[in-house]
Parts: sequence; C-alpha cells; structure tokens
Amino acid sequence: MFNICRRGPASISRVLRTATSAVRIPSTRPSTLSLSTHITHKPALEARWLHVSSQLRNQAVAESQVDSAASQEFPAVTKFDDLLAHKLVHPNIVNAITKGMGHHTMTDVQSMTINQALQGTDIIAQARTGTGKTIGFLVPMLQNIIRRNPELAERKRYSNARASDIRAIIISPTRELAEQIATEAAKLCSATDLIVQIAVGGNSKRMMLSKTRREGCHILVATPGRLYDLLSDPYSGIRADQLTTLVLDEADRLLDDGFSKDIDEIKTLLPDITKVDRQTLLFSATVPREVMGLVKRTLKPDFHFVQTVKEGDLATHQKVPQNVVTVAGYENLMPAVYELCKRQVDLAAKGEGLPFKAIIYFQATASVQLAYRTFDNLADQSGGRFAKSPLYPAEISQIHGQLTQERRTNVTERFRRAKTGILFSTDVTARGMDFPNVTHVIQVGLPSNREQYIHRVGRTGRGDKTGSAYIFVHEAEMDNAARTLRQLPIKKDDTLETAMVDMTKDAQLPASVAEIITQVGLATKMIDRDTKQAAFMGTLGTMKGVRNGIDILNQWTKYVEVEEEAVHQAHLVVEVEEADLAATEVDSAETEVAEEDTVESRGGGFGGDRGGRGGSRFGGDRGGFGGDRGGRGGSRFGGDGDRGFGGSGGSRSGGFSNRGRPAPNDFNF
Ligand SMILES: Nc1ncnc2c1ncn2[C@@H]1O[C@H](COP(=O)(O)OP(=O)(O)OP(=O)(O)O)[C@@H](O)[C@H]1O
Repeated sequence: MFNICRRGPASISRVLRTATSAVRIPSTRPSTLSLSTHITHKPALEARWLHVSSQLRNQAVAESQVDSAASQEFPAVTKFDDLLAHKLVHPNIVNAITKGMGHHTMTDVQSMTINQALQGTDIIAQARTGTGKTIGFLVPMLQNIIRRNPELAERKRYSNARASDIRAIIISPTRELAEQIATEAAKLCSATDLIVQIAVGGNSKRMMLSKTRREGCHILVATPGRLYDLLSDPYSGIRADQLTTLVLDEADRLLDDGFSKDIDEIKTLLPDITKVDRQTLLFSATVPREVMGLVKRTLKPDFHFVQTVKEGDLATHQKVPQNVVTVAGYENLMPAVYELCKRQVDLAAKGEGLPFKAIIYFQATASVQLAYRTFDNLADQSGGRFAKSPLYPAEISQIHGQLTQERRTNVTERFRRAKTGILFSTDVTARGMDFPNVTHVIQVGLPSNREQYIHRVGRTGRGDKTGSAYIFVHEAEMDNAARTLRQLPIKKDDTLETAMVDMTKDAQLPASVAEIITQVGLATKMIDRDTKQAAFMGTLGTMKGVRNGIDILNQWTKYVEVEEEAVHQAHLVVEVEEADLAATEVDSAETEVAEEDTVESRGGGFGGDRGGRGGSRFGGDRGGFGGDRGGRGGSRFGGDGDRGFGGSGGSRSGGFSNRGRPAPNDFNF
C-alpha cells in the first residue's frame, strides 16, 4: 500500500555425466543450508534435488551404472578446497573464497551447480534466498574464462585488457544488485588479471566508458537498459565478440513481462550462438511456472534445472517466522509499524534482542517518501532538528527510484554497514540485496505477487542468520492476501495495540497507545500536502480488488490532507474498480473454489465472513490523529458521519473461517 562447445553427441554425454555424479555422491550431504558449522547429514538423493527433464533423467540413471569413467571426470565437491584437490578451479579464485572471504563449506546450491557448470552445461538454478547463489555462478564463470585464457589467471603489473575483451556478462534487474555482484566478482578476481566493470542506468555513461576504455573489461555486470545502450552504440567500443558466459541473476524477473523484451533485444546484439558457443546460467530463488517457457527458449535444450527446494517445500526459510498484522484502517498503518519498531528498539536497548535492523517495503515511491518523512519527523517533535529520535540509535533512511543513483549507492552502503537502522524501500532492494544482519523485513500492503513477497522476506535470515518478517494489510485486503500468499507459513499477530484501534471514535485508550497515535499524528501533520497527496494517489494503484475501497480511502483522508480534486479522481478510480469487482463477483467465487481443488490449493483460507458494514459510506467524525481537519462538506470523502466496518470485530477476534480442508496452522496462507 502506502503504500540466465559445441553441441551434439558431446552435450548429451554431459548430461549423462552430470546425472551420474548426482547418483554417486557420497552418502552424506548437508540437508540444510551449510553456511555454518552446523551441518545435518542426510542421504544424498534425499538432500539433493537435481531435476532434468524426466526423459533425460531416466536415461541418465540407466547410463550411470556403466559410465564410471565419466564419473571420475566429475567428482563431487562439497568444500571449496575440493575444487583445488580435483584441479577444477584455479587456486587464485579458490583462495579468494577460502582465505579472502572465509567460506570453506559450500552451500547446497554451490555444491550442486559449480561442478556442473564447469562442464559447460546451461543451468537454471533455484535455491532459497541468501544461500550463496552469487558464488554459485561466479566460480564456474570465472574458471571457464581462465580455462580458455590461462594468461588471465595471474595478476600482472600491467593489464592489456580492452573494452572489447568481454567474456562474461551478468545481467541484474536492479542497479544496487548489479553493484553488489560487481563487488563480489572483483573480490574473487583480486589475485587474477580479470577485470570487472559495471554499467547501470543512472550513472554517467561517459564516465563508465572512459573507465572501461582505460582499464579494459572481461566481465561486465549490467542492468538491461544500460547494457542495451552500450552494446547498440557503435561508438561505445564495448564489444562482446568473445562472450562465453551469460548470466541472468534474478532470472525469473528478467524473463517476466517487464524485462523479457529487453533481454531478447540484448541477445540480438550478442555473438551468434551457432558461431560462438556460450553458456547461459539462470539463477533465482523463485522460478514460477509462467516463466518456464521462456527459460527453455533461453537455454540450450540439454539444460539442467537444479533445485535445492523441492516442489511442495516451503519457498521461504523455516527460521524466519512470518506474521500478518491486520489493521482497521490505512490510518492505523504507520502507528502500528512504529509500535513494532519501537518495541524492537526498546528490547535491543535492554539487551533482550539483537540490534534492530529493518527494511520496510511499500509498493509505491510516494508511500516510501511519506512513511520516511513521518518517521523522520518523530524526532522533531521533542525539540527541533537535533532532537533524539524515539527510535535512536536506529538510523532512518529511504531508497527508491526517485533518488539519484549516487544517493541510492550511498544509502545502500550506509545501511549495509549499519549495526542498527530502518530502511524505507520500494522493491529496488527486494531482490538479491545482501545487507548483513537484517533482523526484520516489514511489508506494508500487499506486494505485486507471491514471488516478490518471498524475495522481500529473503532480505533477512540470510546465511546462518535468523530474522522475522511482518506484513501489514488492511482487513479488507485479507482475501487478496490469502490468494497471493497461499501456502506460506504466515501467522496472525495481534499483539500490536494500535493496529485495530478505531481511530474514528473517542475512546479511552491505554496511555502507550494514545502516545503512539499522537506522536505519529503530529509527525504526519508536519508533512507537506503534496507528499501526502502523492502517497494517496500512489495507493490507488494498489487497491484493485479491495472491497470497500471508497470507505477505506474516505477514512484515510482525515489523516492525510488531500486536495478535493485528488479525492475526486480517487473516487472515480475506486468506484470503477468496485463496479468491476461486483460484476465479476460470481466468477471470482468460482475461481476460488477451483483453486482450492488444485494441487497447490490453499491450506484453509480466510473464507470467513468479515461481517457486515454498518454506518455510512461517507464516514468519519474525527479530526484525524493528532490532526484537526474537520469534515469536508460536499466531498464524497469528507463530511461527517460514522465509519463503516460495523462487523470488523469479527475479524479481529480471529474470524477467518476454514473454508475447505484443515489448515496446517490457523493462519497459514
Ligand atoms: N559457502 C558459503 N558459506 C558461508 N557464507 C556464504 C557462502 N557462500 C556465500 N555466502 C554468504 O552468504 C550471503 C548470501 O549470499 P548471496 O547474496 O550470494 O545469496 P543469494 O542466494 O544470491 O540470495 P538472493 O536469493 O537473495 O539473491 C553472502 O553474504 C555471502 O557472502
């Protein structure tokens, strides 16, 4: 709310060898993420999940009994030092990992992809967030360059590299992630002569070109738009005629509607794959079925699909408890988020919790801006600019697409180094970003889809760390939430007192609740109307399919100041949506039942009735929290009256009935 050789017979044998090795792997294997010394051992085939097309897999298993020579060529590796022992990867790369980064044991996805990819096979790898996929694609990519160009393995005093020496391109959907990957790649290349460059939108193309022409480039990490710009510019000097590896990180995002055309166009600028063989590596934590068609078109026919998460397993980490907080109105969102943050900051101050480090996600930039400024203003109330924030020592920052790239990079770096902090963010940090020690991921409003939810949650609980996740939704959004987030272990949290307070009624509130509401109210009041209005309008885009949208917005306008014209526009948009919703009501009811009958059915949904609405459509009788706005006569969103949601108490007390089969837990989406 606020809201990615040659082929022929040789390639077939590669597939067979791979599968052979999968079968002959030693009888113990880390079953869970082995980022720590805590390794649980499990039989190999249980712990590994190597999926190739069923026909190839069956062939492979049959062949595995006789292809022992091939097996010798393809040893199992679980430690980075195994790569040295089997002479699979150059010591300068392995040492950068073991000595430089201190990683010794491979994670499952690294163990399953590195040796496989060293054989030149195209791979799509799916593994949970924070499980080291970056090293998983960097190691084979670098080694394959060194194998073809051994002279690049040692650092020389002077490099002869040119801008046209590109051997590998890594594409990332976001600039921040591209920067992070480039930094990681540079670390792995530190003792070699390999040169990494980065090309992202928002940075000066001229400066990038002059640096690249001066230093040369073997590995280019880029976002799609800038990459296309560079490759299609005949004067850029950037050429990839010797390209041997193409990596798409966050592949499902790069192959979805938003980017797939860009990727197709970029591919037309790369060497013809029938003339210059290249390997394609696709990595992501999520690979929805919808993109499998494009995956198959992007990879060679004998590609391998490596999954460390079996179908039916949870897509998120068990070690990250996930909670949903329902709020009575949009006006409750900021108080409730603040209440959660304050509680965690206070706990950390008492030594009862880790230093609070949170990312708070919103769908729209304007919502991030409003929330950031609200939290920033909390400090001002108690004594001007230099007043201590009630959330001290957590530093508050924001990141979104409207900041300059320089600012975005600074914010990212600062948050990365911060021991404690709160980062308000759009989805620019949702995928791939590796901020250390994030304790909480808080989502305000529903994300665009289930995958985005999973990636956002994945910013915490990375490696051997734990964390918590929260999502705040309006109670009217719960049906949508249940559909979008089906089969995720999300539990209801009703410990936040400000979440369900009816702010339209004067009532005796506990002092702590009243204080939070007043503080947030005052902080909101200090914000200019344009910012509030932009957030209000931004929220409209997230209201599709939300029942009672007019009532909800109507209520909210009493707490954020909005021009009549904006209210009018909002009214039109939401009313049309409500009409659409009413017209499709029967269809959607049928669709819901149909979904429940499928394999991926919901484990008990929020099928219950949310109770009727009482009161007037033109609700509201209070001046707003900490506010003083009176009614807005004449406006549909203004005026006096009573708020609806007469039946909201039902939801509050857990009125989400189990419509179908029993749920694994009460609030399991
Ligand atoms: N073998 C390893 N042992 C311990 N830590 C590791 C290992 N490999 C990588 N890491 C660390 O784990 C963290 C997560 O790695 P990375 O960012 O590559 O995860 P990811 O799987 O790509 O996550 P996401 O799905 O969010 O993109 C990083 O800090 C990285 O340095």
